[in-house]
Formats: sequence, C-alpha cells, structure tokens
Amino acid sequence: MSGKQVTGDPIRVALLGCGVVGSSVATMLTTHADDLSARVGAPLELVGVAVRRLDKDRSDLPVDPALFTTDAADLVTKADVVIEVIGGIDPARDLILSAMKHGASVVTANKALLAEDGPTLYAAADTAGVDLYYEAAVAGAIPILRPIRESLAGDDVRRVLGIVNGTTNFVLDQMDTSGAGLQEVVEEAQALGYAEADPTADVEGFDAAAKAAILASLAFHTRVSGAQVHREGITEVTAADIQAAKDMGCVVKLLAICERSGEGVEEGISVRVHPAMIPRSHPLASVRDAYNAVFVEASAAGRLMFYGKGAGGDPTASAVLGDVVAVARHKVGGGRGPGESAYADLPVRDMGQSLTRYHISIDVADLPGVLAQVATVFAAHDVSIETVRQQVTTGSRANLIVVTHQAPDRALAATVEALAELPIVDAVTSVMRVEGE
Ligand SMILES: NC(=O)c1ccc[n+]([C@@H]2O[C@H](COP(=O)([O-])OP(=O)(O)OC[C@H]3O[C@@H](n4cnc5c(N)ncnc54)[C@H](O)[C@@H]3O)[C@@H](O)[C@H]2O)c1
Ligand SMILES: N[C@@H](CCO)C(=O)O
Ligand code: NA
Repeated sequence: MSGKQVTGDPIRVALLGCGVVGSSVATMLTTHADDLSARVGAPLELVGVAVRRLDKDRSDLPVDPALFTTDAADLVTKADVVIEVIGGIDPARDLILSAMKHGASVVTANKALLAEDGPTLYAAADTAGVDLYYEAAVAGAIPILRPIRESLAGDDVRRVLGIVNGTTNFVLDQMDTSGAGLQEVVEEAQALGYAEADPTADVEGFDAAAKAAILASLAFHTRVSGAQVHREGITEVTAADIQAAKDMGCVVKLLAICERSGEGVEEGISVRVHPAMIPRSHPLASVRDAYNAVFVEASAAGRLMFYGKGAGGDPTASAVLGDVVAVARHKVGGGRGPGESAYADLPVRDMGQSLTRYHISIDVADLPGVLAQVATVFAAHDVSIETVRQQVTTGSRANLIVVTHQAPDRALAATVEALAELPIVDAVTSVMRVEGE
C-alpha cells in the first residue's frame, strides 16, 4: 500500500455486473483502494455493484454487502465512473448511454456491443463530454488498444494480425500437439473450463470478429462494425489440415487480420477472421495454449508484438482497472482522453477482393498431362503458383500440394471449385489460406 493519503472529493465508481470479470474488479477496487486513489489523485469510492440476484452468496468478496443492488438504472445516475461488465447488447447499451447522459465516464469490456453499435456510444460520449474506454474488450489483459490509439498515433499502421480468441487457440494448439480431431479437443477444453458450454461465439469466430472490428477501427481511423468483418471459424479445420500445415513447416491459427491495401492499389482495408497457416518461424506461431497475441506492422515502427492473457477474471480486471485510473485522472484533472477517430473513412473491401494466398492439397490420378491440366485451371483464374509438390500415394494415384502467390480471394476460391470438378482430381483434401510473410 502507498503511504500517500489522498483527500478531496471522491470519484464515485459504480460497477455493473459481478460475474467472472466483475468479481475480480470488485475485489481489486476494494483491496487496492489506497494505491488506486493515490494514482488517481483523489479517493476512489465504490458506490454500488449492480447484480441480477441479491440472494447469491458473495461472502468471498471483500465488498460491503450493502453495496449490492439490483437497480442498475438508478446506480448509473449516481456515479462519476461506471464500469460495465454485464456483457451483451441490452440492457448494457441503455445503461451506458444513461450513465453518460448523467455525466459519468464509462469503462467497458463489452466487445460485442462495441462491434455492433460503437458509433452510438462514441457519439454519446462526445455529446456528454465524457470518456469511453475499453482496453479489456480486445485481448483481455494485453495493452493493445491504448498502444494503437495513443503510442502509434504518429505512425501509419499497415497491418494488424491477432490471435485474439483464447479458446480457439487452445483447441488448435491441442490439435497440433496431439493430432486429435476438433470435436474431441473442444470437449477437453470444456472440461478444463476454457470453452463455454455453448462454444459457438468462440469456435464460429464471432468473438474474434468483434475484436477485429475494434482493432481495425482504431488502427485505420475508420468505422468498422462486426457485420463488416468476413468471418470463418475453426469448425471446418480437420486433423488433415493440421498435418498439411506441419508438412509445410507451418501451424494453423485463427487469425484476426486487419490490412491496409498495398502500394499502387486503390485505398481500402480488409478485415477478416479465418484459420490460416503461418510459418513456425513467425512470432505468432509461438503463441500456445489459451494465450493471445497481437502483431502490429507500422510504417515507421516496423513490427511490434503484444503478448499475454486474453481472458480470465483477474487478467481482464487488470485492463479494466487501468482504464478506470485513466478516466478517473481525467475527472480529477479536467479534460478527456482521445475519443473516436474515424476521419480516414476508408472503404472496407469484401473478402472476394482481399488478397490472400492458398495452400491446396489435391488427390489426383498419376498420369501424363495431369499436372498440366491442374496448372491450366490456375492460369485460367489468373492465379500464379508459387510451389508445387507431388507425392505418389499408390501405384496410380498421387497427392499434389500447391501453394499460390497472392491473388484476390474470389479467384482462389473459384480455382478450388474448378479443380474439384476436374475428372482427374479424386478429391480436394485440404484448403487453407497462408499468412504471415
Ligand atoms: N471472462 C473473460 O475472460 C472476459 C475477457 C474479456 C472481456 N470479457 C467481457 O466482459 C464482460 C463480462 O464477462 P464475464 O465473463 O464476467 O461474464 P459473466 O457472465 O461471468 O458475468 C456477467 C454478470 O452480469 C450479470 N448481469 C446480467 N444482467 C445484469 C443486469 N441487468 N444487472 C446487473 N447484473 C447483470 C450476470 O448475472 C453475471 O453475473 C462481457 O462483455 C465479456 O465479453 C470477458
Ligand atoms: N471467450 C473469449 C474470452 C475473451 O474475450 C476467449 O476465448 O478468448
Ligand atoms: Na486489452
């Protein structure tokens, strides 16, 4: 504890939600109150904790039981800082808007709400002259939004590649290590408490897509909603895909990719979430278990990597409390932190226009002219081949692995469809995008 006693008007803090994150926030706010107050420059006073049920046993929390209330709507009118960790769209949105109208700054971990309706919240914060901070919403404990919004504000971010969902990273990592299939590993992740009973938001990529929208908005000063993010989850990833990646010296990761168009291409951005092979030498390949990491490429700074825990009560509360101290300092000193910046207003490209590379594995007949027929399909779609590897599997069949150069995703997908229809092709056994050059 700090020896410095702070005096003056307290900053009244209201907490909405006391689940996984809220419990950790309530505990840290209470047990670190003196240090937090010293850092803010005014006493931080927890004035209430909104919960759904009052009869739940919360005796393990070091919080005065009199502070619990089921009246969140009333609580937000009596605070200088409101922390929203209820999650979901409603009633979180109305509570945040009401808090701002009553002059409170807001700290939230709610990526789903920010990705769905961020502009409404940013506009309300502007109108009310308050802060809206949300570091915990992307990659939990990892400081990534403040570095993009503030530390890199003088640079030009070109690309953000993130592993921003711990559950799917755990599942893919286990598949890579054990060779097991997806379903088996998801069940193991559920037993270990990594995956939710309903893992849809994670395995179908919704959670990562919401985070990609937030990252792209900040990185490119452009409004991007969750609905604009191309999303593919990990449900189609097979043990054969993982093995194909291994054979290439690669690993499969679910990536959130936010890219600015390259030189000589019409300005625009591509924002997408999908599984991809990355070389084992890439820094993101070393991100194991349920860890998160975000790799940022900026014109002047070069390549930066941010790594740590993307979920869990205490790690997420660390990011929430950092924001609470920041917005409380502004309350004490006057002024606001940086708000939304959407001045660049770049067009968001659809997936078909995004430039990607494919790794394609095809079982074919091992006959004269087969390779030429396959190559003709690539040429017909204006897709350039980078490497081809052939292995004879039985006397008359062979497996072909083709890795392409960059091409529009639409052309690559059409190439795969046309390959599957060739009489000399038995099956397209694995198709995976390749990233991380
Ligand atoms: N759990 C994590 O690791 C993590 C990490 C990053 C961000 N987040 C985000 O933090 C938020 C909270 O997540 P969580 O894991 O703590 O969820 P949780 O389900 O454990 O907690 C939410 C709590 O809010 C309560 N609640 C719901 N409606 C309420 C209402 N109207 N008034 C008062 N309380 C209400 C619920 O009863 C529950 O206890 C979500 O937006 C989530 O996306 C969570
Ligand atoms: N379900 C998320 C929690 C953090 O948003 C994950 O697995 O990373
Ligand atoms: Na974060």
